[in-house]
Amino acid sequence: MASAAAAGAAASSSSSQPVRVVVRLRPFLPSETGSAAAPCVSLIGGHPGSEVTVHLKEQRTSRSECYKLDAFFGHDDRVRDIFDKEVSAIIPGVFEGVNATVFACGATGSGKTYTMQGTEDLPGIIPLAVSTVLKLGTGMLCSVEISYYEVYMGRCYDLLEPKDKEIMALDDRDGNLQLKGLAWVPVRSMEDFQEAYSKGEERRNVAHTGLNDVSNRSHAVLSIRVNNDGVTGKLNLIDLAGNEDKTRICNERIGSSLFALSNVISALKNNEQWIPYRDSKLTRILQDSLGGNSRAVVIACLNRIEYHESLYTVRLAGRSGRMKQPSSSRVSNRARVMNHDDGNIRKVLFDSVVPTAKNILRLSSQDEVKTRGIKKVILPSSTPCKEEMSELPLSKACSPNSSGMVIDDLDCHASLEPKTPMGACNLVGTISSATPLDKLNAHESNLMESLVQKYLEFLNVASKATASERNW
Ligand SMILES: Nc1ncnc2c1ncn2[C@@H]1O[C@H](COP(=O)(O)OP(=O)(O)OP(=O)(O)O)[C@@H](O)[C@H]1O
Repeated sequence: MASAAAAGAAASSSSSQPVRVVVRLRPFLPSETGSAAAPCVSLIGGHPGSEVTVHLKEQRTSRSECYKLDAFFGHDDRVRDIFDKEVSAIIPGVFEGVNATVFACGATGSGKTYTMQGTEDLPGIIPLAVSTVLKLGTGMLCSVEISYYEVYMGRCYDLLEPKDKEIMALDDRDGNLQLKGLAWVPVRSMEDFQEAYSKGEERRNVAHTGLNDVSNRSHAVLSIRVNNDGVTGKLNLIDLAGNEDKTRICNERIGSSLFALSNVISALKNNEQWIPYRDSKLTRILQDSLGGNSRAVVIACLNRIEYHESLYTVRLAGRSGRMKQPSSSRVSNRARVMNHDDGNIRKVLFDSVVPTAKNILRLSSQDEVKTRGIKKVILPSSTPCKEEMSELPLSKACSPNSSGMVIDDLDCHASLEPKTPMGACNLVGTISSATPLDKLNAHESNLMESLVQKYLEFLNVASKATASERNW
């Protein structure tokens, strides 16, 4: 225990934050170096140890947005740097029973797997974490085991010990979901780990052969479980499914689980009382490792030449990050500008992502509604949870309420925007050069905003009511 405690004392301030969201840029690949596309992501400002402001700009249209996140790792930074600054500090806690999770999220090809697995010469977060755990455990009365599984379409599959069927996820006495029958393989050395992990990887690849890009759409979870003299802690290292820009590639199920995860991360970051764990299989499985005294690090991986995908990833990962207007950017005529607060514009909605009232709110008394080709099922009056929940399409999983209200995959954009307080002041009204179109847009936006606000309030109340009903 002594070595773990010492390392814990040396932990940086990053370990004291329950959830950190950091950005990682992937360098250009040889095939991209000749590309004329300019990088769309940059860092503006930021001091060591404090928040950073990440600026995303679409060169073609000059659209730009800024997000505040916890740290920024550029294309020259190595995975080792991320590990040293963000991950190593949380490992000693695992020896004291504090669970932790590291996620890599991003679009396909943004470098998630590279970040988590690395290469033989440049190990990624997973091998670095295992080797740190093994080093810390040396000389201690502890055991280290790993499990490796993937979550695909709301189902879990063991990658270390092949089984005919999916792994059942069942509630335990504390209300945590346990994966029944999941293999845990003892690991005493890096050789043990490499042997088990590479077999798991092989199985993953074989299982996916011919299955049309499954690896991009499944979440791969490597868990390290440490039992230290009777105290058990877990470190989950997760390569999430590719979160493609939903306006371009519509994948209900992935969108649903990533959106549910994003909701949980956002709620934890904002210290909210109600954490919506039950909205997806992944968040249910991770419930004992997210929240409470657990630690989480979200690594948002970005490909700098993909503006829409980068924007989508940052929005999903960093929803609690306040948006500011960059000093250098102008307010476009196409932008709806809202909520001016002490010189900071809190929210800028652009045409392409402005949700309409029609696609945010859909109330119906029918059992099924069909919109834009996506079949929706109205939620029953008591929200299904546990395993059934993960089998639901996004329309259900996204919307834990008891009213029969539905929201579809594309509609989730509305909720990806930061919440805007009531009584938002109309900035356009204060700009003397505002055109009639600006004014009309602002009016429409205010109307929209209050609809969104009402809807969010309703969802919060309904979710809490459903939760308290469940608790009874
Ligand atoms: N930091 C990096 N340095 C060098 N090459 C990188 C880096 N990050 C990613 N790459 C390369 O970029 C390509 C895509 O990376 P990777 O496979 O990790 O993406 P991904 O986000 O996991 O994609 P998918 O969702 O399809 O699994 C790979 O060829 C990888 O080797």
